[in-house]
Order: sequence, then C-alpha cells, then structure tokens
Amino acid sequence: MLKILDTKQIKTLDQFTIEKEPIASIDLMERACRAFVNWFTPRIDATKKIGIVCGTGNNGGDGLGIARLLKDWGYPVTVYIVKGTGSETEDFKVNHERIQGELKIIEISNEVELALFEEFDILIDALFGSGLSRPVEGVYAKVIAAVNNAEALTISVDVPSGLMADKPSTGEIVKADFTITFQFPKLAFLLPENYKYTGEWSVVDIGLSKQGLRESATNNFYITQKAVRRILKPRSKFSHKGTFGHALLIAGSYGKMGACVLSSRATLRAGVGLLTVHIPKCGYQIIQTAVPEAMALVDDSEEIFTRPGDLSKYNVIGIGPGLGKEEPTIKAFAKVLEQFRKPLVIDADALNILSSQRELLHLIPENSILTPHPKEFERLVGEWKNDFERLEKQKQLAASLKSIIIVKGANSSVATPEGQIYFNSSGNPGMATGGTGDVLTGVLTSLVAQSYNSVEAAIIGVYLHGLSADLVAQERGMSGLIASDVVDFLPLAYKKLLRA
Ligand SMILES: NC(=O)C1=CN([C@@H]2O[C@H](COP(=O)(O)OP(=O)(O)OC[C@H]3O[C@@H](n4cnc5c(N)ncnc54)[C@H](OP(=O)(O)O)[C@@H]3O)[C@@H](O)[C@H]2O)[C@@H](O)CC1
Ligand SMILES: Nc1ncnc2c1ncn2[C@@H]1O[C@H](COP(=O)(O)OP(=O)(O)O)[C@@H](O)[C@H]1O
Ligand SMILES: [K+]
Repeated sequence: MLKILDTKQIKTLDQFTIEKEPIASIDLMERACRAFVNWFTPRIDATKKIGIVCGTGNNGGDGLGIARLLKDWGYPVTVYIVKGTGSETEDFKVNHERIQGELKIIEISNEVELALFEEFDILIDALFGSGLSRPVEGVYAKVIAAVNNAEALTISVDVPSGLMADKPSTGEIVKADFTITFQFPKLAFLLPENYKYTGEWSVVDIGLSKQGLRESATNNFYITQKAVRRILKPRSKFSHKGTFGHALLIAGSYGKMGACVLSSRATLRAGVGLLTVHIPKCGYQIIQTAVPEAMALVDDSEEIFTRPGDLSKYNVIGIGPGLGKEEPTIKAFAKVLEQFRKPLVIDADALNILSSQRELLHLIPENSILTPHPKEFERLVGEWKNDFERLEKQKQLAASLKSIIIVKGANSSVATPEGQIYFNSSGNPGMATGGTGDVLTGVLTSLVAQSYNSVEAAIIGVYLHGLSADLVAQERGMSGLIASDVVDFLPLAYKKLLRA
C-alpha cells in the first residue's frame, strides 16, 4: 500500500531523510530533479523547445535543477523566474547560482502577456509545489493563465501550481497534461474534480527515508499490486468447494436479467465455492442457460423479487443489480435485512431503496459493503461542495453503518468504519459502460464468501475488477470493452496476481 501523506508530513519526511541518511537538502533536490529528468528524456524528443517556469521556493529550485540537467541532455531550454511576494529558499539560490551564464533566464515580476509562452513545445511548471499555502494571485495568477493559454504540452513538477495537495483549491491553477510527483501521490490527485489540473500523473521515487515513511501515520492509502498480492490467499491442495463459501445473489427483474447474469458470472469467476441466484420466474431459463454453474432459487413472482426464503445457509448475500424498486421488492429487501446478520454486498437498486427508505439503513449488518456510484452516493448522503467533502461524507457513512463504502469511478475509494480510505489504482475509462458495476458486485460477494474480511474483500475486489479491465484493454483496447469482457478476464487477472 502506498501511503498518501499530507503536505506537513511530506515536509517532516523530507527533513527526516536529510538528517537520517544523511543527505544535504540540495542533494535531495538534485535527486528529485534527476527523477523528473529520467521520466522526461525517454518521452520527449531533444529537438523540442522547452520553457521552464519557476517560482522561488523549492519547487522553483527543482525547476532550475531540471533546466540544467535538460540542457546537458541537449534540449533547448529557456528559464523563467517569477518574482512575486515569495522569498528565495536556500536551495533555490544554489541552483540559481549553478545556471548563471549557462542558460537563458528571464525574470518576470509584473506584466505578463497571455501569449508569453507561445513559442514553446513543452512547458515545465515549477512555480509552486507542496508548499502552496493560499490561492495564487497577482503576477503568479497571470503567469498561470499564460501557461494555460499556451499550446505547449505542460508538465508539472510535483504538483500543478495553484493546486492544494490535500485540501480544496480555488484561484488560478495550472492545467497540466502530465504531473510528475515525488515519492507518493497527493490526495488531491485522486479526486475527480482535479483531473483537469493534474492530467495523467506518475509517481517517481526520490529515495525518501523508508524508516520515516514507515513511521508516518496516515488514513489514506493508494492500493498497489504488491499489497493485493500480500492479502490474497492461494488455493491449498486439499481445498474443496465448501472451502470457498456459499453465496446468494438476489438480482434481476423483467428486462434486467442481464445485470443478474453478469453478477452471477463474476461471482463464479472470482472463485466462490457455490452460488445460488434468487430470480423471478421470468429469469429461470435465462440463468440456467447463461450460468449453468449457479443454482436457481425461483421467486413466486413472474417479474420481480418478492420474498427472501431461507437465508441461513449462505455466508454472504449480494443484492441489487437489476432488482427494481417495486413495493413488494422493498418489503422483501427489508426482510432480508431483518433476517440476515452476516455481511451483505449492497448495490444499485438496493442502494436506491435505502435512499428512499432511510429507516432500513440501521438494519444493515456490520461489515457489509455498499457500492454506490457518485449519483447513488448523492442519493444516500445529499450533495457535496467539493470532493474533499464527499470523502468526509463517505467516511461518516462508513462509520455510522459500521460498513465499507466504495464510491466507484476512476480511483474508486474504499472507506472503512475506522476512517481509512483506500484508493484503487487499477481500471480504465473503458469500464464506463453499463454492467461493469454489476460485475464488481459479483466479485465482492465472491470474495466475502471466500472468508476474506470485508475490508480485504473490498480492496482485493476493486483492484481485481480494475486489473481485469486493464488486461482486456491491453489486448483489445478500451473503446469496445463490455462488462462481459471484464468477467471473462478475471481468471487472467487472478493469474497475474497469484502467478498461478
Ligand atoms: N528537501 C525538500 O524539501 C525537497 C522539496 N522538493 C520540492 O520542494 C517543493 C516544496 O517546496 P517549498 O516548501 O519551498 O514550497 P513551494 O511549493 O516551492 O512554494 C512555497 C513558496 O511559495 C510561497 N507561497 C505559497 N503559496 C503562495 C501563494 N499563493 N502566492 C505566493 N507565494 C506563495 C511560500 O511562502 P509563504 O507561504 O511562506 O508565504 C514559499 O516561499 C516540493 O513540491 C518539491 O517540488 C524536492 O526538491 C524534494 C526535496
Ligand atoms: N473512468 C473510469 N476509470 C476506471 N474505472 C471506471 C471508470 N468509469 C467507471 N469505472 C468503474 O466501472 C464500474 C461502473 O459501475 P456502475 O457505475 O455501477 O455501472 P453499472 O451500473 O452500469 O454497472 C465501477 O466499478 C467503476 O469504478
Ligand atoms: K509545480
């Protein structure tokens, strides 16, 4: 798991590294510059005209160091230093000294034309990094407007200038195409509202102290493949279908049996021992034909879910995909909540029922997993002003329900009742297609059935689901990706994770 530290912690960790390693602050900055340049040089042709826009803090110091290194690589580089209200840091001064007479340096202190950076193919943004303490204004805001006005490909150093790394931002902010950030992702990068500023981002290692990192406490994490591997349990030689649990899926209604089929197939492909699917009569032939591995439990109703039946033999129930919200279904869902005391995976219409029948919320068994997409989440908790507030609401709901709340989307976030947030690192926009959420419900239901605890199931589940879609995209591209493909590639995703 990659820890996501706040800006104060980053400063402390920088300092800890400097003292413990030990390494001079300027040499640590040089390491950061080299890490940036190592990302840059294989991707950007040395004929491109490069403008580097620097502030006078350490982010600007990085910009100057990068300018020197890129010049050594043969890139045509022009440096801009923006002199506003900020003072110069020591490392900025050293790097400034090192390029005197070596590079074209232009100082900007007041007037800024919008077309200032017109001549460049590439702009490197090193105005402000994690030290930004307030919204930018004055000359800085004008420079950022000029950066955003330029045609050039913009690459931000550490953080797009003007963006607060761990709180909501206002004012002028660089809209980068790429952000190369040091050591770990910043919280703001994981929130949808900031994608227009960060563009695609990559983390580069600058060798901050491992001990310091271990000792830094945080509630925010970025899920890595290594971490998922560590919690996955390989199948033992003497395992049998009983080892992997018995799941019940309650899904599908007339016209929406596809959702049920997708969830069912995903539950099986994610490794459950036994699967029973509760379906209305109209779904009987469909499920028996499309998913022969599942047992069917047929409702009295022709078209919808109206009665739960005996729930005692299941380890987990997945409920919601394609369920509908008819009155008898609401009542039957309430009965499930009253009778079943083990975890539920609650999705789609089951979530919408909870939003309109709020008295049911307190019946949700502890350690359940709720998987709203942002619209479903809004129905549950109301509107939010910005994505940071959304995260707070997510944590509050997880705590009050003592359950796991997954808000889906790019970098799906998993909130635990204890206040941790895990952001998913797998997945791609090809998944923005009907039915992929139903697949996730199946995957999660399956993992809980296999006796992963709910937090583990949620972390493995979102990662495995996204990885499967990434493997589809690798082979076939994103545009034609459909939810069934994500199901079909689950075995390969497992294989990649377990190497077996
Ligand atoms: N050893 C290390 O620490 C390493 C650090 N590294 C690099 O350092 C970066 C962090 O550097 P940093 O802390 O110097 O902050 P930075 O982002 O350059 O700007 C802060 C300056 O701007 C000022 N300021 C803030 N807001 C402002 C505003 N709205 N308008 C105007 N001024 C404003 C602020 O002044 P103040 O808030 O005190 O008024 C301060 O002077 C980090 O992102 C990474 O790139 C790497 O080299 C690895 C090693
Ligand atoms: N741009 C994206 N990048 C990564 N994952 C995405 C993206 N868009 C959607 N997803 C994933 O696809 C799934 C969509 O679920 P959902 O919105 O419930 O769709 P449906 O209701 O059609 O099944 C979620 O797991 C979500 O995280
Ligand atoms: K920057």
